Amino acid sequence: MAAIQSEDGIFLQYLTWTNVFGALVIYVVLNFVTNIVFAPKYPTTVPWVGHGKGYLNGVRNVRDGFTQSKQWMSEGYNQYSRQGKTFVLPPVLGAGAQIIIPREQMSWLVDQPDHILSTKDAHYDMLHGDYAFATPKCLQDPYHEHVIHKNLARNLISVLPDLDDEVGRDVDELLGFDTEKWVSLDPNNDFMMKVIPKITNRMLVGEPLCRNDEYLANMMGFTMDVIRTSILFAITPSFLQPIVGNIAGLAPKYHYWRSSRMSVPVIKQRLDDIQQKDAGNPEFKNWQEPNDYITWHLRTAMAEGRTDELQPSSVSLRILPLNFASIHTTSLTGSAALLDILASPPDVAASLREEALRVYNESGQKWDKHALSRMYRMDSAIRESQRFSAFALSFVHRKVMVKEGITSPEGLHLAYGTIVAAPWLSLSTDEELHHHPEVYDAFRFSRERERFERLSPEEKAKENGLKIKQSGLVTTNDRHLPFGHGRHACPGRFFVAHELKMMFGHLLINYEIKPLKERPQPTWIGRNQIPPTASVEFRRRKTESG
Ligand code: HEM
Repeated sequence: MAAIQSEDGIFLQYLTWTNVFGALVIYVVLNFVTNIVFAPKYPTTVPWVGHGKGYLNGVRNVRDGFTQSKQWMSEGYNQYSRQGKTFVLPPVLGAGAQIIIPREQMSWLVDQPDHILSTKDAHYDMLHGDYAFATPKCLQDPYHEHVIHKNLARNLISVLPDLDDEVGRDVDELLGFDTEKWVSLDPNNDFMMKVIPKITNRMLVGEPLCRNDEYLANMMGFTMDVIRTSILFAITPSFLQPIVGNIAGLAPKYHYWRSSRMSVPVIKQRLDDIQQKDAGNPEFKNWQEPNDYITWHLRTAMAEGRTDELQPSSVSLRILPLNFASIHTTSLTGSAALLDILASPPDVAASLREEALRVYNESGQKWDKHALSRMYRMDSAIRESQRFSAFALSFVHRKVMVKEGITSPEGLHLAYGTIVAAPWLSLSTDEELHHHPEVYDAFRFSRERERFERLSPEEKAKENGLKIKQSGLVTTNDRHLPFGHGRHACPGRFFVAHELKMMFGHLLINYEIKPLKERPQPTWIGRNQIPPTASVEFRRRKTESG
């Protein structure tokens, strides 16, 4: 006992402010040095923006990257990308440097096979796949991405009635039916983040699980774990990352375990039902397989002989990264579009409402494919908001996978491990690509489409209809990257387009929404946008046409 007391005494004796400060300085220096030593080597001929390259500048880059990355990207774009040249965007706490390629090299970037430039490995590194996704296998072998690529777009029409039901139900539950009282909500935190998880999980796991509060809380907990691990790794030297990662990794494991207690029984039952039906059990003759991710996953794994992916625990694991890929992205997109529309002249919302009501009534008061595909103005208003309110500096991230490195079209040697990306924010505001990019022009992409649709069949035949149709929300190209581009472009974008159009249609038809005097401004931290807090007021209309 005496010995312990004396050891405590020695410890306290050394616990002075000077020593704590000294330890902190050593920690920061070690962090910095180890991160530089283990970082991929960038070609010496490529210019850097920010404070430039070199050890001292590296410290300054990390110090200022939080607040200056947006400006650095813009400077690099104007100085180098416009000349068809590559530049390096310095690292920011939490994320390494990125090689930013000009638009001319985009087709080269997306055409490279995965063993040369890999999306999967870029995501694995950027999201700390060793620790943040319950098990490394989750992102090392992203079978859920394969299942979504193969099934989601193909099954979308059949999913629409469920979505229609879920959107109406969740929006009405949140905003209520009171035609006198206004309800005031923050568009991202109080509205989208409440409704989007339920709608997305209706497609992933079906009802009633998609509305189970405990299940949803664990899904949200998991997505926050991933974000928290990224922030934690920003301040952790690489040599300590295995220790910190394993500790931080307990939280996603916990949320996986908790959510699987609710999802595994549903998956087990589904597997059993499918097997009964396939075995010709007469009781299952009229049984309809629910059209959701669980069925798609099981059916795909059966067809491909992936017995490991037929384990209910595997399927329940896959649902977590899909929630991560969809919830925040869709909520940010939806809340930004709402703010952009409400801060526009009031005739924009009126015109969107006129369109929504017209197509809804023409389709027999339901949101089906026919109605949604004719919401040209809504489609454009969301696409334009993705451009105007871009929420990340760069997209289309790829990691160099060749051990000896590769040569870019500019003749630059890109080392193994380098992350290459495209400058989305700068492309979205480039006046050479967009007329008056500083203006949110809700119908920028629909005017031409509506004009085309009014033409007679003979007149249409004389025009390039395909080109006009390619300005739709789901079409990616080298000047529109919010869903990425190429064969790894987001496979969820078709779902998102339908989901958001339905939600806005339902809102505009059934609720009055007060316009905003001005667009609340977001803040940028490092390479990402943080949505503004805002207050939007909704009130149930007395009648749909009122
Ligand atoms: C507005 C909402 C969304 C946005 C802005 C978005 C954006 C993106 C982006 C930028 C990528 C990377 C593409 C690339 O590197 O070229 C991506 C990939 C992906 N997204 Fe989305 N996403 C959204 C919603 C969804 C939804 C709802 C799902 C599915 C349920 C989904 C599933 C995926 C998957 C599986 C990938 C990986 C594709 C691959 O690597 O092959 N996303 N998404």
